[in-house]
Amino acid sequence: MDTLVIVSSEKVTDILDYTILIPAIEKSLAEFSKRTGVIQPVRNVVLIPESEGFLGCMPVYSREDDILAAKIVSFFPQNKDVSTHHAVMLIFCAHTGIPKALLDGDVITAKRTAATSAVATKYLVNGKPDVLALLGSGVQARSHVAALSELFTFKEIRIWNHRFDGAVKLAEEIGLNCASCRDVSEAVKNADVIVTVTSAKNPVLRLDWVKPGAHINAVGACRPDWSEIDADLMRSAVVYVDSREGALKESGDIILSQAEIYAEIGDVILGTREAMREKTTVFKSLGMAIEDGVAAKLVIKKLGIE
Ligand SMILES: NC(=O)C1=CN([C@@H]2O[C@H](COP(=O)(O)OP(=O)(O)OC[C@H]3O[C@@H](n4cnc5c(N)ncnc54)[C@H](O)[C@@H]3O)[C@@H](O)[C@H]2O)C=CC1
Ligand SMILES: O=C([O-])C1=[NH+]CCC1
Repeated sequence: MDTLVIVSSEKVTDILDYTILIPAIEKSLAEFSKRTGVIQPVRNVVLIPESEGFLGCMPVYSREDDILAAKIVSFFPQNKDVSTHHAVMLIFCAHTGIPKALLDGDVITAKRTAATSAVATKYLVNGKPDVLALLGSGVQARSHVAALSELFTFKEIRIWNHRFDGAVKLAEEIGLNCASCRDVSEAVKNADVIVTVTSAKNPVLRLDWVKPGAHINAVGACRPDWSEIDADLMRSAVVYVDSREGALKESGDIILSQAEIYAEIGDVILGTREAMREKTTVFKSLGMAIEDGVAAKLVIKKLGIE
């Protein structure tokens, strides 16, 4: 085996700037929905009953981008003093199958997920958004503020968390235009963009609280029996997903509510499905290996690993 280069989280953080990541993710979402050059089976998951967590294996091949990669990600929702998600990424030569690099996957997961939501918001938000509401105050809440702020200037950011101190801490980190809220209804009132990034298994966001025409990035609840968004809201919104196949297998928000999937976000980018900006829209994100592969490829290219 050639020397396998190991790339630390610090290096990944330095290189993966949203200015390069967001356009790369946008292109990859479109490429995925063409159904011609990307081979990506739905995540294979081993459940760990004791921790209510899982280990997920996410391989991908992209002819267009010359990517052969796999992420392995663990999710231990009960972790308290360490992160709930941990991941490693392996990149192989797409022509010989030789492993080239092993990258820390934590930062990749945080940033590519937020970049994907930023792309979905760019296509689905109704006009210029002033108010952003975040439900959850963990890793993804932080990366979503950063990625969305790359594309939009929010006059107000509101944070709710099921443990109020988490919301207060994040609001202090963000600063001036940011407030912590004790109730979800207060946080999302008149919000133009809502991001749900919790480990909740039952809905935290309800139809009555959401402004008609708002855009929601529903990022948590990645198990078929978990949901973050109430069924009435799912059924009354226009629902977009990253992968139709993934959503039908993994998303409790979709499976339990029996909401209709209108399109993949890649279809909207390709122009084959409409962006219904004036309606209430939900982008249901489960996370795709192609997003990880594209992010990892940006890192190894910059490091000169070919
Ligand atoms: N769609 C995608 O591509 C990805 C989705 N995720 C999902 O996004 C969500 C957030 O991930 P991270 O920020 O990394 O996790 P985290 O552990 O850093 O943050 C989780 C947040 O949820 C809150 N929370 C925990 N239990 C809760 C409950 N029962 N009700 C309401 N809130 C609760 C915590 O206080 C914390 O603010 C998770 O569901 C995770 O699986 C994570 C990575 C990628
Ligand atoms: O795509 C991803 O890496 C994940 N989605 C849900 C948990 C981790």
